[in-house]
Amino acid sequence: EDTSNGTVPTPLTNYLDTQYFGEISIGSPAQTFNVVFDTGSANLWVPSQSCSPFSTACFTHNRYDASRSQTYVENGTGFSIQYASGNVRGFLSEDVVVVGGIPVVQVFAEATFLSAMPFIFAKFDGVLGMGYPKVAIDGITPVFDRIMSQHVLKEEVFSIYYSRDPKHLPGGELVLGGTDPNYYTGTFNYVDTKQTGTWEVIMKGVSVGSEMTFCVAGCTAVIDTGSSYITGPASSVALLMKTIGAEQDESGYKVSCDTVLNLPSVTFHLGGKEYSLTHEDYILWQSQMEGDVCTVTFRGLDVPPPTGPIWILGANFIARYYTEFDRRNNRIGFATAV
Ligand SMILES: COCCCC[C@@](O)(c1ccccc1-c1ccccc1)[C@@H]1CCCN(C(=O)[C@H]2C[C@@H](N)[C@@H](O)C2)C1
Repeated sequence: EDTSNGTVPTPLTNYLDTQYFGEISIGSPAQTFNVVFDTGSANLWVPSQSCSPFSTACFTHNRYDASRSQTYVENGTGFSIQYASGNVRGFLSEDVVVVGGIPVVQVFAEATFLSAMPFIFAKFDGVLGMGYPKVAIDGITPVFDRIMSQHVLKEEVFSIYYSRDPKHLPGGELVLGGTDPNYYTGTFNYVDTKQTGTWEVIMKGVSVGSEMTFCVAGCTAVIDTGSSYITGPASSVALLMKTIGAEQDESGYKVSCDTVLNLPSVTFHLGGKEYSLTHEDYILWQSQMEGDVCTVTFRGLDVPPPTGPIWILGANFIARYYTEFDRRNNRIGFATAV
């Protein structure tokens, strides 16, 4: 259904509470792709028809075929993007991209190489960066900026809902131009971005139980729809995990499932409000052959200066707090998700 502001909500798929993605189309006739809508980056890339069969991760996903699109415009400039883990290489092309029912002529990257790690585990095809132009590689105008310049949106904002239960449908929702009251209660509390050009805010502290323990002098937090977990400086997260009795193994932090119900809340102080996560929000409880495994969805990650040290609030935070990204006022709004 087309809402009054010219866009339709994009339903998202929730894969194991760790990967959230939705469908876009590129080209005429439409070629559809599943992409992560990622506020931590600002470029669009999808696997290319001309990707090397040796790049398994590329070969096992939907691939864009320029030769089948009547609206394809050649560019050919090289492209490469590096993530916390994993990298993508390819070349630029231009075609009509449709997001939330809105068509834009977009420069994007056709990926000819995807690193096996982690992309062989990706249930989606590509990434659509929802970050500011400032962080866009090759100075390419991001998709949302192209949409804003069409003046079809009621408000220059976009909102993200991530469900907390993979069995719950839809697994999430992206709204361009507004918010969806079906997925939050109460009012929004807003935090200004730390500087125009990134979805970063100043965080006033992180506390566990009653005592304030981390980021006591204030620190930077990025609200990142493209991250599965919450990450913080490795030393702080290590101490936080020790406080809740979590042990680290090769795949992250674990707690024994019979202690989960007594785990304390972890609270993030943003914009004068406290945003608490309970064990329901930060424990991934998986029943496996050898018994139940309870993973803590926090990771230590030391981001080098000038960007870091930084906390990354990802999907597990957004699943609890419905998030509105406001480009008009350079601020982020949080409301309690339903
Ligand atoms: C909510 O849904 C999240 C999607 C999963 C993200 C992710 O978990 C993932 C898992 C499996 C396969 C591929 C990818 C993945 C990899 C790169 C881009 C997008 C998705 C990423 C794993 C590596 C660290 N990480 C980021 O750096 C992310 C940080 C973010 N800003 C991006 O730019 C890269 C998150």
